[in-house]
Parts: sequence; C-alpha cells; structure tokens
Amino acid sequence: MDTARMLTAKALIKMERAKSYSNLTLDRLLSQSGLSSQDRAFAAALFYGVLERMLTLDAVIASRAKTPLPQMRPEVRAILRCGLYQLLYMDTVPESAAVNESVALAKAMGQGRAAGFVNALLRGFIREGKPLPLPDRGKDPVGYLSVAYASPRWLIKLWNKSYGEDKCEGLLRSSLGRPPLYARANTQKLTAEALAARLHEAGVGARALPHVPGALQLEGVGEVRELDAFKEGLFHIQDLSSQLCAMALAPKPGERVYDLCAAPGGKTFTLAQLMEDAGNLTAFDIHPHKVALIEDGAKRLGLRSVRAALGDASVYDEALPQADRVLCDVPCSGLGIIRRKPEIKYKRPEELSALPDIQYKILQNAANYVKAGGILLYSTCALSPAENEENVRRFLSEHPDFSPQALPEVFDRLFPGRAQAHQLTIFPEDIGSDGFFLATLRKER
Ligand SMILES: C[S@@+](CC[C@H](N)C(=O)[O-])C[C@H]1O[C@@H](n2cnc3c(N)ncnc32)[C@H](O)[C@@H]1O
Repeated sequence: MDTARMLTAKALIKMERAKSYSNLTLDRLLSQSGLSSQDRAFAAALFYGVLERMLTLDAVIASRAKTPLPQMRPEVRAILRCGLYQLLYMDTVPESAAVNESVALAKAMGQGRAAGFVNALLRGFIREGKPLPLPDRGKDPVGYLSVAYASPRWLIKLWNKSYGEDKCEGLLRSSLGRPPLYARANTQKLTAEALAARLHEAGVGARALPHVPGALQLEGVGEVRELDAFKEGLFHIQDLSSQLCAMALAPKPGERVYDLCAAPGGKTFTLAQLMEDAGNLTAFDIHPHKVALIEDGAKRLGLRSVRAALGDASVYDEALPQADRVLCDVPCSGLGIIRRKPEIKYKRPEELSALPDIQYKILQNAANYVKAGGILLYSTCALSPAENEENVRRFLSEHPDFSPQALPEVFDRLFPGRAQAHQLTIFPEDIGSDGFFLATLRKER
C-alpha cells in the first residue's frame, strides 16, 4: 500500500502529465488507497500545499541543484517539492522526518540513485536556515513577487497593470492558503439561523452571515455529503460571491428565468430559492453529464421549479420564449479562484487568450432571450479585464437596446462606494469571498 507521501508524489506526477483538475486527481487516488483518515488529511494538505507553493519550491530547487528542473526525473522533482514543502510550511513535521521520509521515498519509487542528492539538497537547505532565493525587489520586482507568492510572472504583470501594484500584492497574498467554506441555506425549508442550529447539533461550526441573507460560514465540516442536513437538502455549498451573483439578478416568483451556463447548478439553486420555487427556471449546460448534476442537486434540495436541459449558450434556439431574466455565468479563466484550484496559475496565458471571444459570443446570444424590460447578468470568476469589463463595454457599444442597470442595494452596503454602478469586481480581500465579476444590463426595448 502507498504511504501518504508516496500517494502525494504520484498525484503530483499525474497532475504534471495529464494537466487534470487537482481535486479529481487526488480524490481518485485517495479513494483507491486504503489510507486512514489522518493519512488522507496529511496527503491532501501536502498535495494542495505543493501545488500552491510550487513556484517558490522550484526556485529553491533551482538555486541548489546542478541539474535543471525540467531535466530531473518527475519522481525526483515531486519528492524534492514535497520534502521542501514540509520543511517550509508544515510545522507538525520534524525536519529530520521530512528529510528521512524523502530519502526513503526516493528509494521506494525506484530512484535510489537520486537518494543521496535528495538528502544533500534538503540537509543543505536546513543547515543554511532555509533561505528563499528572493530576487532583489528593487531590481526585479516581478521576480521578487513571483518567488515570494509562488505566482507566475505573467499573472503578476496582468494584475499590476489591471488593478495597480497594491491591489496586485493583495491578490497574490490572498491566492495562498485555504479559503473559507460558505453554504447557502435552502430558504424554502429553513432560515440560515435555523440551519446553523441544526449543524451545531451535528458538531459542525456554522455561523449565519446576516449581511448576505441565507449565507453561512462553516468550519470543521469533514465530509459534507455525509451530514444529515445535507442529505435532507437543507443547504448547498456555495461561495458568497456566487450567492451575491444570484441576488444581483434578483428574480421574482412567477418569472421566466434562464441560467445559460449552469452546471453544477449552485447559482440555479439560489435563484430558485429567491423565486420561492415558483416560476419557470431553466438551467442549461453544454455537457450532458453536467446537466445530470443540476438535476441531482435540484432533486436533493426539493426544488421543483428547476428544469435542467442540454443547450449551447452560444447558439440561438428560436424555440425558447423570451425570459424576464437571463444569467450568463460564462466559462472563464478562474483567476479569481486560484486559492481553490491552484493549478489555474500554471496555465499558459496563450491558453486563456481565446476566452474573451467565446464569452462574448455567449453574451451576445444571451441577449436574444431577454424580454423588453428584462435583465441580463454577465458574470465570471475571473480577475482579468479582458474577460470582464472589456466584454461588457463592447456589448453595450454594440447593443444600444441595452443599458447599465444599477446593482441591488445589498451591494452598496457590502462594497461602499464601489457598487452604485451596474458592474463590480469582487476581490477576495473585500469580504473573504472568491474573486468575481458581475454586470447587470437591462433591455430597454
Ligand atoms: C462557470 S461554470 C458555471 C457555474 C454555475 N453557474 C454554478 O454556479 O454552479 C461554466 C459552465 O458553462 C458550461 N459551458 C461552457 N460552454 C458552454 C456553452 N457554450 N453553452 C452552455 N454551457 C457551457 C460549462 O460546462 C460549465 O459548467
């Protein structure tokens, strides 16, 4: 049986090869592993930690190894990254254990010839006081931030240019560390306060957040799906930014609403609750297996107004009647949720460059479904003006029948001075939620 460290190293190698999602990669390996819950928690902490700090760890390796990183065996790279992560960021692991376990792992993974090199690099690093090879901030500010915050240079340049140096550093800081866990009470069944009380009985830390009605922050949850309150459909897991997005669309009972890019369905469910589960809410997604996720979630929550359907949001379907409100939560770079999915920062900028046009095509098509007097909401979990403000600006200039619609009052309270207008970028530092962008537009005629 693999140890927790071996499983982590294998998961990291898989990520490098397949460029797949971190949670899917780890969950698959853990489910076949037979590890104890304590070992599983250790493997998860090490795996996500290494993914998050990889650029810092690689800078340390590059400053100490003669062989360039790309020429090392993947196993050796993974073992060194794990060993250094334990030395730098895991207080619970004694230094001697971090080194000895790394050496043992090299042997166990068939890299016995590299065991001496692993040993020497890690011991040398400890002996010298574990220094980070930070470039001089005055001479190479981007290089400094890159090593200090384990972030790629292109991202630092993008955020510096888009949001200014101070905001950029704040964003880099908040891209590290575990995000808070938020839930949305199924307000068709109970209030956030009543749900908090139910969860307390099950030993879960839960606090209703009155500034975002229906929202709670959870702590010490363990496996959410195992909770009776979850099985009974009393809540779904949803970040505050996504809850606010549904509130910005502000649907009313009895209306016709389309959620065009809806899976796995979090915003659809909140919309249905805001509509008191009365009306005509259709949630589309382009992938059949994802449509099933929306159906399953709506069933668990007992939301009868939700209809999930297969649909391509970029292609006009003339059979669809026009709607009162349309949500366009488009596929995006995810630069606002790096702390949840650290692999996003290892994408190459070229991989993201096609997104604004894809998003614009969806937004343009979505406009066809909005009634005169109806509302169109465009949103992303991206922190990138090309995917956000620039698409909205272009849309307004090419669609004179649409005009900016002010965001609801709750936004003024939460983001004073920033949300009077129709659009808002939410930064993780604002209220602890995911980075997010939303814009509300009204069809005048
Ligand atoms: C940002 S996610 C949506 C998250 C969702 N709104 C929620 O709150 O749970 C974008 C979704 O759009 C879907 N998608 C991508 N291209 C699409 C298209 N052309 N038409 C419809 N859905 C699409 C993806 O499968 C993905 O599920």
